[in-house]
Amino acid sequence: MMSKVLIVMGSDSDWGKMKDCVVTLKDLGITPEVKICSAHRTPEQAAKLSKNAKDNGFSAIIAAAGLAAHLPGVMAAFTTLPVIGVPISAGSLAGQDALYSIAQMPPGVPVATVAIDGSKNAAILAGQIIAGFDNKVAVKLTLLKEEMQDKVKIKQEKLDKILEEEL
Ligand SMILES: Nc1c(C(=O)O)ncn1[C@@H]1O[C@H](COP(=O)(O)O)[C@@H](O)[C@H]1O
Repeated sequence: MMSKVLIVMGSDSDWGKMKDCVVTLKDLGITPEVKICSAHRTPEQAAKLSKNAKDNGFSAIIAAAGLAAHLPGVMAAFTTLPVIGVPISAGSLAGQDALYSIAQMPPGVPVATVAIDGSKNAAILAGQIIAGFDNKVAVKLTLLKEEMQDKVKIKQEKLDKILEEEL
């Protein structure tokens, strides 16, 4: 059976920034389940999703929100699963409000925070957590790293050519 990750986002307006997360999880062979859910607007649903996540077979939770982003912290309050927070750029502070709200958790309730709109890294980090017990995911992550190295190698070769021929 494939490992599963629960993705919650505060609003459907966050979806454009979260699509890459879903694509990356699927590329890693992880099943994503996506729910719109808010600590402010649907607090009971947020608590329920988090409390039940482990029993429902999820290995990690990715929580994305913009503005005063309390959702990741509230999800972390109700579970022992690792919670990864994605600050979304929304509103006049362009995601800095969400970044601080997500990263500055009090001792005892950590949320692993990625960059503003860094939803791809949230997926890779969830993959790295899962790779500890799911070897299929570990293999895919190794391939991902090799692909990155190959891409940089090609860029270096192009640059070397320019340096040699044009300068
Ligand atoms: N930060 C939160 C929470 C929460 O933390 O519970 N719920 C919604 N939101 C955020 O409000 C922004 C605007 O939402 P709307 O576009 O629905 O007005 C979104 O970025 C959402 O994540």
